[in-house]
Amino acid sequence: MEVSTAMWTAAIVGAVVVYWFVWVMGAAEVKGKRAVNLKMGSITRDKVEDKYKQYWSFFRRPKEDIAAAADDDNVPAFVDTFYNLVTDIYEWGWGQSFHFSPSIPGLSHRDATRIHEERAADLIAARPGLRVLDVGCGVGGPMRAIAAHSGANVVGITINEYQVARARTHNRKAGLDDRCEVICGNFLEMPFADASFDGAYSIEATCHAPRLEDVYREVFRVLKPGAIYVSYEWVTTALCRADDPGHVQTIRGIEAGDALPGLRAQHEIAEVARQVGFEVVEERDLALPPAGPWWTRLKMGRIAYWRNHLLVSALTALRVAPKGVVEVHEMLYETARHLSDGGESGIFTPMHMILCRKPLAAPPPSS
Ligand SMILES: C=C(CC[C@@H](C)[C@H]1CC[C@H]2C3=CC[C@H]4[C@H](C)[C@@H](O)CC[C@]4(C)[C@H]3CC[C@]12C)C(C)C
Ligand SMILES: C[S@@+](CC[C@H](N)C(=O)[O-])C[C@H]1O[C@@H](n2cnc3c(N)ncnc32)[C@H](O)[C@@H]1O
Repeated sequence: MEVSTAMWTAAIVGAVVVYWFVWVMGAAEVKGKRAVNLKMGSITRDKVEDKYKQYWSFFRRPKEDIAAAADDDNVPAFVDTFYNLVTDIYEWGWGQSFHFSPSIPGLSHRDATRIHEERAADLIAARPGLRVLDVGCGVGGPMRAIAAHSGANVVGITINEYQVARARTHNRKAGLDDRCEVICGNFLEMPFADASFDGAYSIEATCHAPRLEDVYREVFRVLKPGAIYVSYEWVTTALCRADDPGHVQTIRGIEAGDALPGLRAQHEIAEVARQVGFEVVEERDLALPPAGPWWTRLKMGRIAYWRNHLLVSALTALRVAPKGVVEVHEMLYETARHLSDGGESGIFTPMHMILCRKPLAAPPPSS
């Protein structure tokens, strides 16, 4: 073979490999966000590294320190920073629904995710003509599934402006923008009138609230009497022991890498719901058998993580992705390890389901 032919062949093979690596393998899930489009939400490129450092020094502290430093009020701002940092990586590596679901033999992750979301819609009896609230809606994966499945109108609220833009774009593309609305705001002080919703749900979002009662009280306020609320809560289970250093490390790892001011214990949830005035209709950990393990998806394999790590490193070196993305990606990798340890050991569940009703004649909530 002539030298020039060999060089051309090498160049073409190289181009195909790069294309395959970035465009095909780079899309770890089928979701329309590619590695070459990784931004960091509304943070400007030059600030990503600093914002990551600020985030990490805030949430790395034990929850007692966050509360003792009276930093609780800053939590929503740091949660907003967190979602600026991770939203694109989540979409790229996970899809448009930022939550877990029980695995179902023979079904894809996408289908298992949809079924978990539709279950929430069925539990609150969402149907055409009703106005339903999505508390902490992310980029709207659940909102679109629920609107399509139930025919209801869904209003989502998220603290993160970048997610609002992403969610609106996805809603338009899915042809659901006439029934799915997205508002930027704090779910601890929602910009909605009293008794203005026929139902509400939250999927793996209220764990970001420093005090669960603050968000439940707001949901209670905006629901009509008789309306139903379902929440999938992140909690520690009865198996979690404060005197086991391994457990403590896993839970701290989950909190720090997921912008959580402090995980609550499973047994605390219903008490909080009752305290703000709800009747608790049902409570169940959806992760318990016969449900298939939710954490197996996280164990998608070291090869996939390494491929993603190489990709973000290469894109940062080429200045396609902003500096700081590699650190954020590493943090998520570590977080995934803690989450799957928590799932496998049974000390943590991300799907403790609580189903509540606002009584028809609401007694005044205790403060
Ligand atoms: C409910 C919350 C988010 C839950 C999950 C959607 C995310 C928790 C950890 C995330 C991930 C970890 C590892 C990433 C991996 C290193 C990367 O290559 C591709 C994306 C990940 C798989 C990423 C995807 C989303 C998570 C599973 C919290 C925040 C309350
Ligand atoms: C893990 S994501 C889940 C998103 C969505 N429920 C889903 O399953 O795809 C958590 C969501 O809660 C939102 N959130 C956290 N704290 C919030 C707050 N104080 N006010 C409004 N939204 C908040 C985040 O912005 C994010 O959209």
